[in-house]
Amino acid sequence: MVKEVLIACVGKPSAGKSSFLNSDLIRVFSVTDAIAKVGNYPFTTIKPNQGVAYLPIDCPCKRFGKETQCKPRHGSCVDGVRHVPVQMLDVAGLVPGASEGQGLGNQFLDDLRHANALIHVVDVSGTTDASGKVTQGYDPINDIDWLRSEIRSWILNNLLKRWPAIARRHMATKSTAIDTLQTQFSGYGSTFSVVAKFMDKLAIKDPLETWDDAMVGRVVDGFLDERFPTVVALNKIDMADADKNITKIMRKYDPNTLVLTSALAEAFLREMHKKGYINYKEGTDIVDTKDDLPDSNLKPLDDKLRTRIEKVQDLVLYRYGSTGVHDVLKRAVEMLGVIPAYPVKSLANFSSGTGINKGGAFRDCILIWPGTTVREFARIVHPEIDKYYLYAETVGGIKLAEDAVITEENNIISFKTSQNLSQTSSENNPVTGGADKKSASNKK
Ligand SMILES: Nc1nc2c(ncn2[C@@H]2O[C@H](COP(=O)(O)OP(=O)(O)OP(=O)(O)O)[C@@H](O)[C@H]2O)c(=O)[nH]1
Repeated sequence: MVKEVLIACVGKPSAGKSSFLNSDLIRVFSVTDAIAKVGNYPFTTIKPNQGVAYLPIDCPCKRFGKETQCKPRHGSCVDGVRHVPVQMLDVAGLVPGASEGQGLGNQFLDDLRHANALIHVVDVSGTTDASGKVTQGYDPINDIDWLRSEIRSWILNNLLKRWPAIARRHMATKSTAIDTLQTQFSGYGSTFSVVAKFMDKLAIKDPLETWDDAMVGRVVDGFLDERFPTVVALNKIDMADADKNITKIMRKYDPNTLVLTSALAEAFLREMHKKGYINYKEGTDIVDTKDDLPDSNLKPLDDKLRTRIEKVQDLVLYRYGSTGVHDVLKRAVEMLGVIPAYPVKSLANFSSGTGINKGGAFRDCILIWPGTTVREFARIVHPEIDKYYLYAETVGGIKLAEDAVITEENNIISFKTSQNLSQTSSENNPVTGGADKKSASNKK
């Protein structure tokens, strides 16, 4: 199955989801905005509630001293930090009882089916209740557990309703448990390998036709872990009470799934940077003002602005190292194990041929799923490369076997073909050129 990376952002009302998605850093635009403001993403099938976020990664141009020649076709690259477009889905309608149709209920859950990973924005300050109303002392652990339990109830209820028939059919067709479960889970965006992986971990010995409701529940839990990796953005860390809630949450959940954020601080710092009051380096605690750099072109701060900036530094930057917004998308992509791969025509200068932009280095960066082989990547890059495939090489002229798995060590690849594909003016060919709208698609 060919599948692009799609991350869904969810959160109860007032958790800070809009602030988060609209922070300039994540740069999620509506499709119209994206075309107007950026026009710089490869996706062709964006729907109204989809946007584009830009994943910050270390670009190989820095390693090879090609920063000035680096010319990404999509996204951007500044001083070796590349921003690669990733599709984001803004999933609205998370309210208690979504699995029973409350709020946008089914629509909400239906949207999630398309996502590969979830970002769950949680108000960690405890100042909004389950439905987003202002309160004091609310326990944000409820929200973390609640998203999972809504998705679980939705899938489990659907499954249990039909379980006797599923078990009968399973026996009649003499299917394996993996086959039967994949038939049931395919509607939730599952694949055979997802089912095989979680069943392997669960190591259930009993035959499927003997499973009781509790066992089916265990299977749904195993499926959820594999199918919906979730990063929890603990937002509003700048507020009082956030600290004690963070400590509690850190003790209960895997810290690798948690990122501490202040979407408000990020939005403020970005705005001050844009207006010329500060130099702010995204993802860090570095903020320079006119007081720090008297000879710079920065605008002088009045007392009010100076106090606000100092507050953000004290409450967020010096305490936590950054606003955290930068890390959330990164963490979600890391959980998926997706890696960037760079098809180039020349391994000498990393260009994609000649002509406008093609002479620039590392023009294309395609996010690929773990386990993708060299030959599969050739197919992803362009069917013509697959058709006329001779061999593939990576840096240093090292030949790569067709079935070699692509890793961070061999992800700069030049394909040699029996036909000169620069003659075939295919628009979609990242190696031969064309200002196309090719999606960074690959298999899963
Ligand atoms: N102190 C603080 N306030 C924040 C932060 N992020 C968002 N807020 C505030 O929280 C309120 C709700 O933020 P939104 O971004 O509108 O929340 P939402 O989840 O999109 O809410 P809905 O649109 O109702 O779904 C706003 O007043 C924001 O300014 C943060 O990190 N710190």
